[in-house]
Amino acid sequence: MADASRSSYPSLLLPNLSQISIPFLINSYPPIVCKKSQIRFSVSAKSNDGLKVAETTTKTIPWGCETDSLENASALQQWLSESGLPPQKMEIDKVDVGERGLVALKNIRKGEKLLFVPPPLVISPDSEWTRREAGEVLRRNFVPDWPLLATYLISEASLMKSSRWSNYISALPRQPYSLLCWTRSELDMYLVASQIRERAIERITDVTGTYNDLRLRIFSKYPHLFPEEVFNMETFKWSFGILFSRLVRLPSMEGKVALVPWADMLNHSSEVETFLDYDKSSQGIVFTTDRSYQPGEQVFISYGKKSNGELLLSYGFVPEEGTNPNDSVDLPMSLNKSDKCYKEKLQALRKHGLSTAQRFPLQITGWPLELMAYAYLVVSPPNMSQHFEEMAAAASSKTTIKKDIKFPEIEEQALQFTLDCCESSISKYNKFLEGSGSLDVVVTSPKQANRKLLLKQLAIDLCTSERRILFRAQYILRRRLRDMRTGELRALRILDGFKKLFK
Ligand SMILES: C[S@@+](CC[C@H](N)C(=O)[O-])C[C@H]1O[C@@H](n2cnc3c(N)ncnc32)[C@H](O)[C@@H]1O
Repeated sequence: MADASRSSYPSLLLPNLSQISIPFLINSYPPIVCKKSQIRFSVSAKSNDGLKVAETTTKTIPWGCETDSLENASALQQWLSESGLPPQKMEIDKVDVGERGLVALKNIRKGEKLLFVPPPLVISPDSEWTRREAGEVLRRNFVPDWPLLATYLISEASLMKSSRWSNYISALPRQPYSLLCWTRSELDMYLVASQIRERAIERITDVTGTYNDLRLRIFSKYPHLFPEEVFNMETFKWSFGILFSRLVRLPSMEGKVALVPWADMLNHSSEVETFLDYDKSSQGIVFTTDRSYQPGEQVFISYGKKSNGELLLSYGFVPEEGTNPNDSVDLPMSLNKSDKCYKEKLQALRKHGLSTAQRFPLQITGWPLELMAYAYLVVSPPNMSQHFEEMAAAASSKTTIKKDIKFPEIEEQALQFTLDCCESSISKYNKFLEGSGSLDVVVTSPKQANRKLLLKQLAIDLCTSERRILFRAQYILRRRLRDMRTGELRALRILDGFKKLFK
């Protein structure tokens, strides 16, 4: 599965976003009054090292609503049923997990199909544009699905009541909490210890690049269709934030991407595996429950097997500690610049699409074979140069060659190197978590204070769960090294004993 944050698309020929696979699909929400509200906020924050970061951001997103209210839910539900959504066994309500969600109205059995959202109620790259000409310009320029949908959403949102999606758009979150919507200083301050910070920065760079490319190649040539007051960086961040947190890929429609109103009110649980898809027999978007629900219980789907960091990156939440079996933490590793064979090793890595610095995902249950292959390469001495190529190939996730390589003569060094990397990461997490109490921010409104508190809590939850995995890896590595060393010691003692005997 391609990952959006790893794709780079510096130009409009950037089909990358369109290739992102989104394992679950959710999307939009309740309807109603497109009231023009504006959010403006200015932030003045202190960074982790105590330096005052002066940042003043003015953001104006005139669409959507607060997700902690149900202000537009009944209008959305009414519009959907008038537009062809069949009667449902669920309704939108306030929930403990996810603020708003779909809650069972009746007993729901395991194995039951739910939703049946008809295709005309789905937003896809083929949807008709209210401003037809704008859609034609984008299609003529072969704009890929993701930027096309992001532009579509802004175009329809700006039309307010004149868009057929007005009820849906006014029920979308005004401010998605994905990392795309964190400022650079928020990322630097709260996610300094986590590798997710890098992925968030890559994603923001990708989205910014996409917007700039669209502006240069298309929007600036058709200012009457794409005025900058409407199609700007802020509105693109909003629409990409909506796509990252709600767009789904429908496997039975050849992977078509879509926003599925109503279905996108379903929240994620790591305890279920069911996901949205098109059902040919009922000709609607459905999911099949993999557990039963009582009336009043929140119904969940799975957004895919994602780590807590990935859930924060795209969806803006972190599951409770220890509840996500797919959780992982990226461990950064890099070649030593003073290595005598630095050039040869780098060459071998480059040949297999790797670089001097790599990230490998650790899970509570262990780490990938690629990590060990990379560690072997880093610690191997010059007399093992004939194996550099084999090690680099095994370290790449793109090759299919045998990954389970073993070099007993340098295994101890490779494990020690991995342990050092873990411990260096742990110390960063310790520093952040121990200092997080003093991460004070200067805020100018209660709303802003709430936002800061929320982001800080999310960062603390993420770092605690990532550090837990690192602690586990540290324990396993220390034990292996101890066993190895005591084994070696025993062998040395036996050898010594023999020597004495022969003397
Ligand atoms: C597809 S929407 C689901 C509907 C959303 N709750 C709403 O009110 O619009 C995805 C968003 O729901 C929230 N969400 C989903 N699952 C969650 C969970 N397990 N815990 C906390 N928030 C969750 C996150 O804000 C995420 O970005």
